[in-house]
Amino acid sequence: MEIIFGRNKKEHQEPVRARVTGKIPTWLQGTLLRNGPGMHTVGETRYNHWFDGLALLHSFTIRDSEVYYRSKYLRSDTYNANIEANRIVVSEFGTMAYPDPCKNIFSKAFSYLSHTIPDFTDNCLINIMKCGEDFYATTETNYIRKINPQSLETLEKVDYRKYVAVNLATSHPHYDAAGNVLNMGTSIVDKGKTKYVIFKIPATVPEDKKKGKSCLRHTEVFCSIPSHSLLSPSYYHSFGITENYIVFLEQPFKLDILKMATAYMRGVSWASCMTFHREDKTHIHIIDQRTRKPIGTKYYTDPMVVFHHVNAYEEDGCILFDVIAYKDSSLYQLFYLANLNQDFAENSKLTSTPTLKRFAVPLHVDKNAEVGSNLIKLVSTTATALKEKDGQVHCQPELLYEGLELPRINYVHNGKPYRYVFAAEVQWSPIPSKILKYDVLTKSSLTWGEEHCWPAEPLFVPRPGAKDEDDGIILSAIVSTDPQKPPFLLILDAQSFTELARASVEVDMHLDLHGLFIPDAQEPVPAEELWAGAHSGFSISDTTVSASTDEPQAGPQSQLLIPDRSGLVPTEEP
Ligand SMILES: CC1=C(/C=C/C(C)=C/C=C/C(C)=C/C=O)C(C)(C)CCC1
Ligand SMILES: [Fe+2]
Repeated sequence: MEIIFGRNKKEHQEPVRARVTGKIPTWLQGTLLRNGPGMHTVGETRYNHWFDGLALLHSFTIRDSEVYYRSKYLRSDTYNANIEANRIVVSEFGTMAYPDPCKNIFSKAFSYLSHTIPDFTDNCLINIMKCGEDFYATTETNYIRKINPQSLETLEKVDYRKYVAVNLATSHPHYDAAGNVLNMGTSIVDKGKTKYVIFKIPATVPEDKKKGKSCLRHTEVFCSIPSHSLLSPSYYHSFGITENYIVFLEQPFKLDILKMATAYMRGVSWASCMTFHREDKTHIHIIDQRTRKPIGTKYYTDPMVVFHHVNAYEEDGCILFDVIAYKDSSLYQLFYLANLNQDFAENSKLTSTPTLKRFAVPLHVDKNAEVGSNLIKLVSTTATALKEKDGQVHCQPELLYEGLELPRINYVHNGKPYRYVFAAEVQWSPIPSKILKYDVLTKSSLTWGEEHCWPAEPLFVPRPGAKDEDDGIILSAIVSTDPQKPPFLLILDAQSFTELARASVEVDMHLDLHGLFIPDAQEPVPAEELWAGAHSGFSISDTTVSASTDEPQAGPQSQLLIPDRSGLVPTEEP
């Protein structure tokens, strides 16, 4: 396990041509771009938690049945400061860092005070977000980093707070059909209030405002929900959306703001300021997108911890939403690097299994319905919603599948009725060993697995013109613990879940977290022409990545506008 988690990974900035076996569908042209932690020690110092690792971006470019791999560390301010100091100097989720070890007592005290309201890290290691034609590496703080999706170069540092009052924001935004982004963040004790803010980043900028073209400048607050508590807002990692509603779970896994304010002084990490309150409820907030207001009814369910929403949709006056739920917050505990060692099998037994659960929420509560009656009349689910005497509604889920994480769906079905969940199967530990296709209708499943292979989140790419929900392929980057077996990009037929092809690369690949697929433009440039450097060929290349007026322009950004010769000649061939 040390090979997978503990060891720092080398970056491969120049494209490495993969050895392809099997047949890649000819329609599959584009770039799989992913993010995750790749460096866990700097000099003599080491991070405590896997989620602390420095962000390593990697990509697989699929062009005319060939695959090219690259990887590059995100040159965040955090990365640069650490490398320069040759030790960890910026705090992360599970590691509190002290930049000035030789300061005297007075300057130390000053430093403590200035850390009461900390400046969070820009080590954006969790996901990639698309805003208009721009791509950003994301984490859960107020910072995101613009990146060049082709060269993986790091561009501007963006502070969400410049556009919307949030101190934290999720790494799992939603996109509508036009590409507009809907995301959520938490505004902590701002003007005496703590609230959850839902905001929208438009995909396009009005013609007359094109001068400073960054979409983020046009971010607008969609709606905000007051937190139940001023000093202990809920932690959340994602949220759900249907055609007309937004689903937000205010769960009893909370951030303690007072603990956070004193964490630096007490020498403890941010993670230690998060507590699961097993005596509290999970509040279910349903926001009507048309009125931009939460529905008045108070819905709740039993205490639980959810990181990933799978999907949500409307059916006969109800909202159905599917999540991966835990009984407690033990998942975060397991990812301490000290647990991911030789005794991993013993240490990593899940005390709470990630379970796919379906909740049903009645949009209208019949005033005449009897107290204690089930308000859900759907035949499609056994989930219930019981009316209580004070008018609250207690929702109890239907258990669909035990032992899965990192869920993905065919995103065309996001917010709509759907059948298939693609996920990593996690039967006995939080580390996936198989990938899974689960059919929520028939409740049957298919899996893919191979000895010594550790798959990443499986990503679904629809076949152009597809009608069936599962007509497409699954992409997953697989790392292996067998030194004889190089890592590879696995390409499965999403219908049968059988292997179509694999592209092996002799590189040091990390286990990643999340990412996206950037399809090439409709009529891709022929490969010979492309690799000869005539065109950049990426869909983003013909849509200028703008020079915005208020953001510093990093040099490499303009490279997108000219053919990127540097990236076109593969350096190694296994
Ligand atoms: C740095 C930092 C944070 C980072 C959280 C991270 C990095 C969470 C990663 C979660 C993942 C990867 C979950 C997977 O299911 C907080 C706690 C938001 C707030 C304080 C500062
Ligand atoms: Fe996630």
